[in-house]
Amino acid sequence: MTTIPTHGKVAVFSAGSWGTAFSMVLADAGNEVVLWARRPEVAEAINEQRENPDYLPGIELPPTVSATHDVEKALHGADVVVLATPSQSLRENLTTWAPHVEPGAVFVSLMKGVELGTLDRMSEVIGQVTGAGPDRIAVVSGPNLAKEIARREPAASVVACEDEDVARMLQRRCHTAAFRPYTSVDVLGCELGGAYKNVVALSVGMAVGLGFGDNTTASLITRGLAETARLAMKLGANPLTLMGLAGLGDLVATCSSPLSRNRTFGERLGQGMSTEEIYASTRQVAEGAKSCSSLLALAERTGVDAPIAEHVDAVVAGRMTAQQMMESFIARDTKAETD
Ligand SMILES: NC(=O)C1=CN([C@@H]2O[C@H](COP(=O)(O)OP(=O)(O)OC[C@H]3O[C@@H](n4cnc5c(N)ncnc54)[C@H](O)[C@@H]3O)[C@@H](O)[C@H]2O)C=CC1
Ligand SMILES: O=C(CO)COP(=O)(O)O
Repeated sequence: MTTIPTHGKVAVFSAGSWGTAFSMVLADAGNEVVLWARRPEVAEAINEQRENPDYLPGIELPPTVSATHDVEKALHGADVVVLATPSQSLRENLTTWAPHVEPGAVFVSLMKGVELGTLDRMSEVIGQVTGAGPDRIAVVSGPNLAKEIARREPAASVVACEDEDVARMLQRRCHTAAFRPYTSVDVLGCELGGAYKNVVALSVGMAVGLGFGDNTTASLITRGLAETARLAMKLGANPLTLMGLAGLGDLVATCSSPLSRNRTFGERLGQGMSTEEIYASTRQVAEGAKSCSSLLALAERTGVDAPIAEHVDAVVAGRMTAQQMMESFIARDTKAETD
């Protein structure tokens, strides 16, 4: 069994919104945190100004968070390695980081996407690249908008690992006065819940951008949950995971919040901007804009109906407008709610 102590050094890759906010959680829980930044100037700013001016301006970082651009330095002595890059770049990045990871270290994925092409979940990518077994791979997922977590607003989340003892140890490593983690052994359910809610949030954003109200958004959220559960359960997830924090909880937070990058991306599509125009206007990742395609392919491969992923993918790819998407949803063949 993998054993990790209750406190220690954690390496976090990388210093975007969620990597930085989760570093604060880890530091508040008593860990020494080293945050790896892709750009040396971001590491320097964090160490000198005690804040991440690019991603979380105005938020003071705890003294036990330091930053570096040096991979070896970040990983030296770390028994937990937290991964928070955009999903589509994880494989390439981790391939260069893996040789420097301490033997036996546990990986924690904070990412909410599915790899294009392979259709692999992030835990699967981590296992393939590092050779770590399921007892060394965990995910943290829940209604955790980075800015609110960084402001230490109360929130709950799920720490999932197939080895429940490891999930419990990680739970202790990130439990603070404001952040309450629950354990789970359903890694697949948590990951699919996290990735799918981004696609649903894109559709909700489109509805908002088109000027529609709460009936439309509630309908999309509810049918989005049904679609997520249909795929996740067919692949072996526990249905209760989808009703929990990493499913319904995250779906509600992301679809309701103007802080969500995915909802905002959808809103802009609904207002008539093209995907290219939106990409040009922001540096922050909206995972659903890529994962709509991989989740649709996963649903097709699994033989599951996925109309929201299918329509969102069509709008993101420019094959359909947001207005046409809404009309098409309503015009689809009618059926029983539970089918
Ligand atoms: N922001 C949030 O509230 C939450 C985000 N997440 C998930 O966490 C993951 C990371 O998201 P954020 O930190 O929000 O994104 P972000 O856009 O704020 O930051 C992304 C980070 O990755 C780095 N990066 C970008 N492209 C890269 C590349 N090609 N190679 C290596 N590093 C690269 C950036 O420099 C930046 O440090 C995503 O999967 C997201 O869905 C999960 C929960 C909450
Ligand atoms: O995953 C999130 C909240 O749990 C953040 O959502 P966005 O990536 O859409 O901002």
